[in-house]
Amino acid sequence: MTNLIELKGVTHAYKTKSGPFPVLKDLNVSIPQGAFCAVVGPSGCGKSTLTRLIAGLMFPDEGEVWLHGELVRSPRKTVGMAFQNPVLLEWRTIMQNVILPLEIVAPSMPKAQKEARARELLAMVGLEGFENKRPSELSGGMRQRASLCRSIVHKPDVLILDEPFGALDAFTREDLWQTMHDLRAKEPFTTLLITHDLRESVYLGDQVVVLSGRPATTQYVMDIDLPGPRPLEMLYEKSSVERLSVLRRQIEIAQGRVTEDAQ
Ligand SMILES: Nc1ncnc2c1ncn2[C@@H]1O[C@H](COP(=O)(O)OP(=O)(O)OP(=O)(O)O)[C@@H](O)[C@H]1O
Repeated sequence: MTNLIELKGVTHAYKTKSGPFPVLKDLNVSIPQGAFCAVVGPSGCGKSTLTRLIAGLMFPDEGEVWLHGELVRSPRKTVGMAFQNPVLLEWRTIMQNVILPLEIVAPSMPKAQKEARARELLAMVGLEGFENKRPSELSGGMRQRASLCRSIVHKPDVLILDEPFGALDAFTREDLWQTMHDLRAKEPFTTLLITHDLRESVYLGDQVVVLSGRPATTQYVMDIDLPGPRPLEMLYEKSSVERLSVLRRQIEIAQGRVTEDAQ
């Protein structure tokens, strides 16, 4: 399988008043076309920085970021993004919010076609009938569903999710995990998910990358070779519990709480 996203030896430091602030160090990540990669790591290790480099919003000091076989040198229109805060525009309806990326990426597409595409996605995530509501009329989980629709409406090659489920209650979060599996079954995007939730990474990921503490490098990669959509019950099966235990230990190593050889 070809890699859609490839980071090779990426090193980056922010320029601050007190000098360079190293965040990423010789980071290597390969994500195959169509795969779902979950990235976990200690708080502040550089996960969001990684997403900005892939989206072409900034560029590494050293190393290379490749997308679709092209070196990333400018912001990429073929990337969709969703964040913990859904940032929907209150002066637009849900429909108008969802079609926003199409207005930028495909301005000549007829309005009816843009709306048909948005309507199709809103129906897939259970928001049929809410097209003309304002964001404040929806619950937090519904807003995040609308935000997911907006992030994929223009059929991006890459979907970057920076903790989109982090602020939701446990039941709504699990609902959205299942929605993600449903969307993936219908829309063939490659996903990079940043999360602090190891269960989420195991439930959704084909691959889980554990980053070390800052400056972050690739500490551990776990492949999860299970077909989707996955039932939530799989999280309680022995194989998942074992995976979670391995990841938990890797995070503790990344945080410097235990060493690699400690029992
Ligand atoms: N523009 C910036 N200028 C200087 N330092 C920055 C900038 N953006 C982020 N940082 C610092 O870089 C480090 C990595 O930030 P980043 O947001 O990538 O981490 P993260 O792993 O996503 O964090 P969290 O898990 O807490 O969301 C942090 O220490 C942060 O304070």
